[in-house]
Amino acid sequence: MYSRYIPPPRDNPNSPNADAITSSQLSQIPPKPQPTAYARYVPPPKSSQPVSIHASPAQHVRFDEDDEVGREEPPAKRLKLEKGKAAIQTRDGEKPTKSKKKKRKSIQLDDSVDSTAAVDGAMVDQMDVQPEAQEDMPNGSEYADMQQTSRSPLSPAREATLPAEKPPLEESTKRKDKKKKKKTKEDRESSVQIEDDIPVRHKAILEKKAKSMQMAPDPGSEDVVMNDVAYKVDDDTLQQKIPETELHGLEPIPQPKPVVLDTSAPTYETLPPWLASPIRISQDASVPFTDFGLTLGLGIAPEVTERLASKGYKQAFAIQTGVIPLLLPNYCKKMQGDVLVSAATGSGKTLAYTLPMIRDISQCNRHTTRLRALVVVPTRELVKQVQQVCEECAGVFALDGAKRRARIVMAMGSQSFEHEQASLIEREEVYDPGMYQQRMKRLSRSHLLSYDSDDNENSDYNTEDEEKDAIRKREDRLQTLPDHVIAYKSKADILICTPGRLVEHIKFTPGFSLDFVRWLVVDEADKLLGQNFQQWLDVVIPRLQTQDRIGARNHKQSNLSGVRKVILSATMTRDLEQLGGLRLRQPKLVVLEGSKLQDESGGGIKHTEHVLPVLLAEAALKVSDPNLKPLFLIDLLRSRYILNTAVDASGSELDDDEALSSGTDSDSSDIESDPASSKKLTRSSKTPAKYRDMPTVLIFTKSNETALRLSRLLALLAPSIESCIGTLTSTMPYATRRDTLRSFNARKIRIIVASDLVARGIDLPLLDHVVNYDMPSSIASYVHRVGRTARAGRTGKAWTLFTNSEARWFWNEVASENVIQRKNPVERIRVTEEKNDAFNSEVAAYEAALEKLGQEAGQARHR
Ligand SMILES: Nc1ncnc2c1ncn2[C@@H]1O[C@H](COP(=O)(O)OP(=O)(O)OP(=O)(O)O)[C@@H](O)[C@H]1O
Repeated sequence: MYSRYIPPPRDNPNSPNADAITSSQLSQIPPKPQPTAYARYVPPPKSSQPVSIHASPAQHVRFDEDDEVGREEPPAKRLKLEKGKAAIQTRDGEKPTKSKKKKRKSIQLDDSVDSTAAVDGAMVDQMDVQPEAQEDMPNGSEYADMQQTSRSPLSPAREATLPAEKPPLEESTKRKDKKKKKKTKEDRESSVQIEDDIPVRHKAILEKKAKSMQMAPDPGSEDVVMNDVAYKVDDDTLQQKIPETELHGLEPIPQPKPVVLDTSAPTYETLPPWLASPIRISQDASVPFTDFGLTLGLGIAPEVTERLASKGYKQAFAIQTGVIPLLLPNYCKKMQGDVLVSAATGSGKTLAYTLPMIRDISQCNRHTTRLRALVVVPTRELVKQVQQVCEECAGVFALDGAKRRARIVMAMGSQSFEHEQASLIEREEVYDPGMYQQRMKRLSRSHLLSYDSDDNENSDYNTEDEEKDAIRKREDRLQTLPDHVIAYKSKADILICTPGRLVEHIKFTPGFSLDFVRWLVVDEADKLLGQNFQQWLDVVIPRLQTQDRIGARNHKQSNLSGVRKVILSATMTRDLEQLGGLRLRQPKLVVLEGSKLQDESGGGIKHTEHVLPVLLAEAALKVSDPNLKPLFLIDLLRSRYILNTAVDASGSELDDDEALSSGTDSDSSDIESDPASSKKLTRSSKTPAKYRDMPTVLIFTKSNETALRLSRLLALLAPSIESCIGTLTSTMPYATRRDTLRSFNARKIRIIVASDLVARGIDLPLLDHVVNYDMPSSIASYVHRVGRTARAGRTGKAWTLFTNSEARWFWNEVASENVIQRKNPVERIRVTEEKNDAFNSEVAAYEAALEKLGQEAGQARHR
């Protein structure tokens, strides 16, 4: 690799131009800008023959007689030039050696004809071999001649090559005069002879010139042409000359050492190792519960396993095989850290944490109840569901009363706050005269006497101390027996709650303390961490960091002390900022692998953030006219895709109308009102036996309002199925929602129209179909919605209606296998599109139903 070449000053007599340019031809050459930084580099010759940089280029130069540049020179100069040319030509193209040069010198003395030319030639040679030619230095007169010769445009360069030493002045002046006389005489004679010799000598040159003019111009001659001097050179000469010029003093510029390329694959990982390289559990893993525990006594006892099997939990599911051993106690010195779980919907995450947690709490002193575990979930429905699983496990570990049964309490706002307080905390009066006196002193303070508890009941406190102070003030005002004070006892070992309600109890429930808590479970963590209801993390976590009571947070059968945190979701966040709020200790992430997808690039297994249940089938259908969307939905419900399983008792398939007809003549009472809803449930329970096998469908809408409207619209459009339809929104009373879910699980109602209230966590084991009537707001939302079906190893189907504007996002993101890992791709069905015309007959009925809906809404507003 070469950079551009910076030529030195033109002091090289070997330069092809050197001799030529000494002529006045150079007066024609426009002054060439002195290269200041770079000159062009010409690579070395391709010729395999080594080219000597000492070879005199002048030997090969053929001067043209007709050269106009030469003719313009003054006669004296021209004569000198001619002499020089002649002398060069006489050397016959050989490189002069030292001995030759000496010889030539002596010849010069004898042969006066060629003396001037010889001086020039010798000088050229001297310059050529300058470093070793000190002994060949010219005498005084030669030196003068050289100076004269060097007064050409190239003279500065030539002078630069001359030796610094000069002969003494007197001697040289004498010699000069002598020589001058001699030289003048010789010049006169030689000029006559040269003129005679010219035609003969130039004959060969002229012939070659004529020949060369017929040949194609050699690309190598470019440099010569570029100098604007019309040199006529033969091919061989040019081949040698050009490299000679450019090779002068040229050395490759030192280059930095080549960089050794790092061939290792780059890693763009910014996550900590525990998050970047989780513990991966295969879908196929399944073991008996008895296999857990490093040694006997630390795992799940055989009698417990038997009871679990009787409840339907025969073997541990895959995710349970990964999580339960991490949460069971062991005596190893290494501290057991917190556990994060990311596993598909319906994979059994609830049992994965409830079993080890309740096992631990069941080992506690059977006469002391302390709040030892907090389970935080986002909705009331989930609170209830987790409570049921916990109760099952508590019963299993109680071993029919042989051991202590863990006490489980819920706090979710479905009951009054006082009612919840009473279920959480037991208050009793204890004899304690010392504490009683202190209480009286506090009461006697004036500000406390004027304290009105009602005014400050719900005020917010900035610090924990302010909160405690406010609670104590309220306690002090309570009436007690003399010398008695109030003491509080926890009624719960495990509290299952929503975050908002938990914060309220921390702030306003006297005696409610987290001092003994040693388990914190956060289910549906991405939602709870993302929304941070009432800043619950900021309130709860600091209270779990304290170690005020010695040994309060010690784990049985383990060296562990402190709060064990278990964080779960089907769409677990990898956001370190969110997770940071949990103040995790030595965490481990356990991930349930999806169906194995080959990575296109490396052939390895592709890991995506979200995984769907293996037995879930997905399909999508386009709504070509969004105004008629309810008709598209009804069409889907009636289609063979959903109702093909509607088989009557005799086994014959029902036709669509029959299938959608409930056979009841219930009037459409408002589903929102709790009593009406209860009545409706009673009526819907009268669904004829022939609809027993009608599939169950959960329809998701984008909002509470849409769910209510759609539910009513479906009932108006198909009155016969009204009793089969339930509605679930967060605006409905909890009791109504609970009853609806119960009826659905009992298959008394078959269709639920719901908002995202039940999109997460709700376990509906008998659900056959999920329909996304409205597009979910996010990919995570889609995963949770469709995950209500195909749970615990069952099959299920999910349908998504998409409009033109939603198609792109749906197919590029939701249906992409790079985003959500699924076994089979999303199928596109065209039920509705095939029947576009068929809607014409239904549009009138649809418009009538909409009008009715409007009237009902108006009436509801006036009420
Ligand atoms: N070992 C087991 N054997 C049999 N059934 C089980 C087992 N573990 C869990 N199940 C059942 O699997 C179903 C789904 O469990 P669970 O609700 O815990 O799922 P999940 O992973 O929490 O789902 P989601 O992410 O939707 O909340 C439940 O009906 C549960 O009873």
